[in-house]
Amino acid sequence: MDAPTIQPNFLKAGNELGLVAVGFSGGQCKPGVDAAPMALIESGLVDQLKDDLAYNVHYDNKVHAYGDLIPHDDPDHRNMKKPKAVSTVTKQLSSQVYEHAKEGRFVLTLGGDHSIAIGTISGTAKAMRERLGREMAVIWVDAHADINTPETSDSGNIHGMPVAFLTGLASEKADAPFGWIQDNQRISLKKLVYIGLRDVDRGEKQILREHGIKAFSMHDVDRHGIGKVMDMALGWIGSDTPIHLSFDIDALDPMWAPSTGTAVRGGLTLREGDFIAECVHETGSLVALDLVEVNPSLEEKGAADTVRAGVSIVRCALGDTLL
Ligand SMILES: NC(=[NH2+])NCCC[C@H](N)C(=O)O
Ligand SMILES: [Mn+2]
Ligand SMILES: [Mn+2]
Repeated sequence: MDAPTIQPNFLKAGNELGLVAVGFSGGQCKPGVDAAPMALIESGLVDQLKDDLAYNVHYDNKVHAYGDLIPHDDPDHRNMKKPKAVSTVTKQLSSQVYEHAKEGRFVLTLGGDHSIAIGTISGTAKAMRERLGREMAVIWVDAHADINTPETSDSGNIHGMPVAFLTGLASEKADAPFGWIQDNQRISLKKLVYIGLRDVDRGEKQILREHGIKAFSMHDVDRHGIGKVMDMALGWIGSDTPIHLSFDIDALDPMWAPSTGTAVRGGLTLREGDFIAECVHETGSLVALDLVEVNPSLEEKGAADTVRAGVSIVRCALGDTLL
């Protein structure tokens, strides 16, 4: 197959890809999500990117657990669990992602729980501002909105808060854990689009409504079909904006992706998930992808299916086609 002819505008070359594997689970309480990058890679993902999709993959051949950076003493702070661990890891990840993105590479990050998006999106947002002078859009595909502030969260799990920190709805003083996030690492609430929502906390609903955030729930997918939803989602973003796709595997129905920490029934089919990724690829504006929340140690009988679903999403977002 020829090298994919994508991203004419926003990437240096269509086929340079930076891969970051993040074995981090501290944004929530269930162990096992840290094993996902290895499971995805062992199932052949990297080889497929190189051989089938003709990417030149820049990968340091390790799953980053950041063990030596993570402090042992990590008391709750503003109701957040493991604030120092998550802030330390995401800060480090942010600069890793930034380094790839500023070279004009596509950045693929394999998580890990969804708290890592604080690192990935802050890294790409900064790089796009510097390289292109543009604000980046984010498409967040998820059963959940992950837009709790520390104060609205019931769980205290930071994987339910990344969007609040990335948009500035939540912020901290410079010397507090997430005080490292600068304005040029943030995204605008106007450039955020959700797809697949079906388990949104009361405080989050209020935030979505108050700020007029664009969101397509499963109700919208049922009503319009995924084709129309994608037209509307991409129309909202416009064609002149680099896009970061953050894909939580729990957006898919547990029938297809059971091995995840906060599974919710009534989700996307495997084809709908792939279709979202295909449509975003086709824009030519996709600059980064996160795949998060695969937890092979949960619902073990379905772990291989969940990993396979994850691989499929990544392949579609990177230009694999059915024909
Ligand atoms: N990335 C996820 N799977 N997030 C689930 C979040 C669940 C819930 N809304 C919370 O804040 O705790
Ligand atoms: Mn989720
Ligand atoms: Mn999520």
